[in-house]
Amino acid sequence: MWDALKTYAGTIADRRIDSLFDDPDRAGGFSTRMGDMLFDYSKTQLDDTARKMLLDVARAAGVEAARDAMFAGAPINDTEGRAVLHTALRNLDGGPVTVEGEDVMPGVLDTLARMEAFATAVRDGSFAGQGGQITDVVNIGIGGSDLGPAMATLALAPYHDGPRCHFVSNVDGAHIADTVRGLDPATTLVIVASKTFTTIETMTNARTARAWMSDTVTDPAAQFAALSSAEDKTAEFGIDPSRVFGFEDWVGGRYSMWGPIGLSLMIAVGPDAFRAMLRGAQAMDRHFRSADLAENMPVMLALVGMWHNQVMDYATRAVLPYDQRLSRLPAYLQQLEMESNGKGVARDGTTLPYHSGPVVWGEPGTNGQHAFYQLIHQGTRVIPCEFMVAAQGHEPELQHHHNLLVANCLAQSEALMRGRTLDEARAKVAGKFDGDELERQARHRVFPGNRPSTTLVYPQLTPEIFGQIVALYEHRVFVEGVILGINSFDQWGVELGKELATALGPVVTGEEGTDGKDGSTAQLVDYILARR
Ligand SMILES: O=P(O)(O)OC[C@H]1O[C@](O)(CO)[C@@H](O)[C@@H]1O
Repeated sequence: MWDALKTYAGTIADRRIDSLFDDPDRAGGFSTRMGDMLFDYSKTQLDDTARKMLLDVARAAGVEAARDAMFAGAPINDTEGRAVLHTALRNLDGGPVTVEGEDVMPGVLDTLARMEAFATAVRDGSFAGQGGQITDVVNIGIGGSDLGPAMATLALAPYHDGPRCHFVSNVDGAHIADTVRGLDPATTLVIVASKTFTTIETMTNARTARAWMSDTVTDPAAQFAALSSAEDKTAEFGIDPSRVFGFEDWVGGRYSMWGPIGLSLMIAVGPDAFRAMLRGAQAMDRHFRSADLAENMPVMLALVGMWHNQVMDYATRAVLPYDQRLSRLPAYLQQLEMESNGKGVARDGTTLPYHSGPVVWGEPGTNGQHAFYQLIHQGTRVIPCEFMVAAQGHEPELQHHHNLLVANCLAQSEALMRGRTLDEARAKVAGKFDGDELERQARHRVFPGNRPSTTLVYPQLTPEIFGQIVALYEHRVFVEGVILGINSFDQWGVELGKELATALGPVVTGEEGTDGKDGSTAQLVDYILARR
């Protein structure tokens, strides 16, 4: 599938990206808009021919039919026999959505209304702790039950007018210990977020939180809520059904922040802002469903990604939000993209004949500039960069900060593309050095340039725009998965480690020996046990 594209890429390998701007329409022609958001992919090697070939690949892979099947509730997660309908969670004023002949929307809207009633009660004090109004919410969850609400709560900090929110995920006792230190158990609400309610990290942290609370309050369970699809297990844990918010198995963990898993966010920012976020995501859903593929932002984001990963063999991509409040977005996208598309087997069980998803990583700008951008600019591997920045911040009194932020963001993509020639580098050091030393010093200051990047610009990180951005990435992952021919909605690759960790449990306590373990594992266990 990629051979023709690779061959074509070879024919344009010597072309400089900046030469493409000889065409005055280059920027506009290689950008897409959705609402007021602009995705500019003109600083890449993509040209009309490559784009057309990529679009042909998308059409041949059946992206449109697959997309329609997802929205229609078909069981496209075919290793688990499940529909994939996180989009129903934000289908606020859409029509019915049916799964096996049943409209799921009444249930979705009912749960949303229950969440809103509870969030409002926590916010206005009509639901209180045993020591008074809730001051702190501790969300205990991991993976999709943590990254989404944690990332979103930070992203929407300017809208946060509810109790403080804390997120505990790691089974490392340091995480819960550091989080609850200083909190008052009598005014803390603990939300246990786990789709399965079996995840060892979450259940361990939940029990620790309950013990912490029971030292102070008489009825700790009364200050617990649960977000889960396993209502039998939440009941076993002792959480009253009135504070259990359920969801169906057609909401995948990493796609779940739009529903009950978003409760801590809703308590933080209030139901109105939460709904605004849902509306933003719904607007992106509509765009994804209706826009022509060439104008379709998630499709083009996916195709640019595949051009870099599958065609150009760039193994990683950097996500670089010039938006401090999106500092957890790279971590969120690591799960979204790598748990979804990090597969080695096609839907039919055959080995993938090409690479699956890339390594996704990143940090907010400008911080990253003072850390790893050295490698991005002058390292020997090309790393496509995905910049994002808001036209305006939320601090009008700090406009000069925002101007610097924007200037830096735009400067980085310009620098990556333009680079600096040896002659330009010589001019930089002329007068300071001469002869061989001038040449040596100049060579260190050369930037190869011709390095691709894309930039997503948006008016401001409002709840609507934030919803659009996250839904954009969700659909990008979907499109890439369809073209790769994989199931983006299971995660069998996380199972083996879990199984082995369970088996190692009694070994690391010394209750069982290391017989049968490899030499390295046995040595590590011995080392640890000897130091306890
Ligand atoms: O919500 P749960 O069931 O606790 O799962 C947490 C996370 O664990 C995973 O299953 C991976 O182990 C993720 O897919 C999921 O988001």
